[in-house]
Amino acid sequence: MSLKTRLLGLASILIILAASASWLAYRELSEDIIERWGKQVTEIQVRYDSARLLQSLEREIGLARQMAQSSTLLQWAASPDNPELTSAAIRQMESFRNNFRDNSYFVALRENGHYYYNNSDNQYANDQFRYVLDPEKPDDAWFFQLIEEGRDFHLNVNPDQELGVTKLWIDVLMRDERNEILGMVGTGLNLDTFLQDIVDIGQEGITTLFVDYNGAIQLYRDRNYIDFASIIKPEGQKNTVDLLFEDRQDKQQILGMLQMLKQRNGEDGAVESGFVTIDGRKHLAGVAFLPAIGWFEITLLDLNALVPTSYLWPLVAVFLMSLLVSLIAFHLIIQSRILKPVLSLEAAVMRLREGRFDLPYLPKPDNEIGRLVDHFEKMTSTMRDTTAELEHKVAKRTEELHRLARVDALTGLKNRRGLDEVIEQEIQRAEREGKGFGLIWLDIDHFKTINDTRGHQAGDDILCRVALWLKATVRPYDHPGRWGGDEFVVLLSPCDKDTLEQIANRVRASVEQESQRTGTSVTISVGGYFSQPGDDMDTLLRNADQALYQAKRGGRNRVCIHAATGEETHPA
Ligand SMILES: Nc1nc2c(ncn2[C@@H]2O[C@H](COP(=O)(O)OP(=O)(O)OP(=O)(O)O)[C@@H](O)[C@H]2O)c(=O)[nH]1
Repeated sequence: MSLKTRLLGLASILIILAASASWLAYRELSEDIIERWGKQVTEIQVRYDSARLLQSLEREIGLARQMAQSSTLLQWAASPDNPELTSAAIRQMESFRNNFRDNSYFVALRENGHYYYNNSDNQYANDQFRYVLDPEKPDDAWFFQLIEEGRDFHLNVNPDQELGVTKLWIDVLMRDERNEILGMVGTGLNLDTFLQDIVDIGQEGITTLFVDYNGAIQLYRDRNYIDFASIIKPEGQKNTVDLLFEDRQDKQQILGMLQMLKQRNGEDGAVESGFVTIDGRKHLAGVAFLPAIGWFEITLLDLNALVPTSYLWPLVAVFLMSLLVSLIAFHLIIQSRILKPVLSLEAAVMRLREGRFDLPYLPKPDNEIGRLVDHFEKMTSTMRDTTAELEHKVAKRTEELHRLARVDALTGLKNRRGLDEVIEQEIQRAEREGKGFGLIWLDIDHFKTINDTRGHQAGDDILCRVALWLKATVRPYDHPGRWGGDEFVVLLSPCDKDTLEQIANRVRASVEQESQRTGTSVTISVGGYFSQPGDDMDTLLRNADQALYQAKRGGRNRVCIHAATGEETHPA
């Protein structure tokens, strides 16, 4: 796997891990914020709903209390059979009817169980006595129950079968000066209107309900849950608030909250809240106790409806975009600061391995890799210089060896190999151009005697001097050389037969004269040959050697030129 793939893979894993951790942290944080916010909203909503209910009921309750304390009604309740008192009482009731919001009232007397009622349509004008309450009838049990309990004030949602109405009843006990219960008065508020005004407030995600002291549901948008006539139902058969929850813990929690608030006994503004699940959706439940009416107000906030998770999608999109941008930025930085320089460096190292010192452009980021590239360039430059210097030295040494291999160590003239090469080149040139060249072969006369009489060193000295004179006598572009022992060969080019003879004679005369001047007289015998077309090396050398032989035979210290084909060698 390449470094690039690994780095990108590692970066992706790290970014995904960091993103997941951030996402979880964000979720926790946002949930915490939503919870705190929800709790505050719940408390505000609970107080608001409570205030709306109380505001709506306060006047009616006050009027009902006034009615219960009406002396006219109290007198009548004590003597219900008195026709005058009855007439006065009915007038009094009717005046209260006009004041009640629902324009209805009821009065029930303990003495005879008579139940009086009239409504907004004044349907029972002159017929306010509706029926007699029967302790044996379940529908009338509420009356006897409340009297037995001696509760001065009570709210009750109850259908009145006789009257064919379902209302939120405000019940207030009538007591005489001895605190004896004489009966009960009150009014009924149309349940549907009341539910619409107080409970069905149409706020998305907010549910309001009211439960009585025992947790029985009194006001709720779904009438099926309302615990009608709960006063007469035994414990366990009531529609209590826990019915709204499926989870056992939620049921216990909500009942626990009611219990807590009961213990605090309506402490001013006390609100309990907690999370519950309804229809699989998370809700925040807020509960407050309303001591004025002995009920609890419960507000349920659907957090998903109030703060839909779709609100979070822009955040998620921004988060994902940032991730993507981070990944691309990381890729670009890694690419330009690490991968590209490293790959270029690798390519340069491969070139160097192949012996190519011409480095391409190498990017140098301002980091460790940049410094490594810099060191590499300097190292390559040093290697290039050292190699060039070494190659130069080797070339020079090779050239020197080449030269030495073709030079006679004693005289400094060309040796036999050097002569071979120039003669071979000259043969080819002659063939190409059709022009001949001259070859002189000379040998020192009686050189053995010189060696024998004066010593080998003196012999060497003479060889050196002859070489010097030879070189001085021939032209700069001729090639004098030592063939071996006391024999020398000179290649003359360009040359013709006359020039060959002239130079051969000049060489011989020069050696004789120069040697005499040094006091050690030596002579040489010279053989000359002018090349013919088609001559090879052997022919050339053999003919020159024959001419030298002739010169030796002719008495030495002379020049003989080998004649062309068919001619004799002749002294020059
Ligand atoms: N001092 C010295 N002597 C050499 C060298 N090479 C060969 N000789 C001697 O040169 C002599 C050559 O003799 P030759 O050419 O055969 O005979 P010569 O005495 O010169 O007689 P001719 O050539 O017939 O006149 C031999 O005695 C060799 O030992 C050398 O490098 N230095």
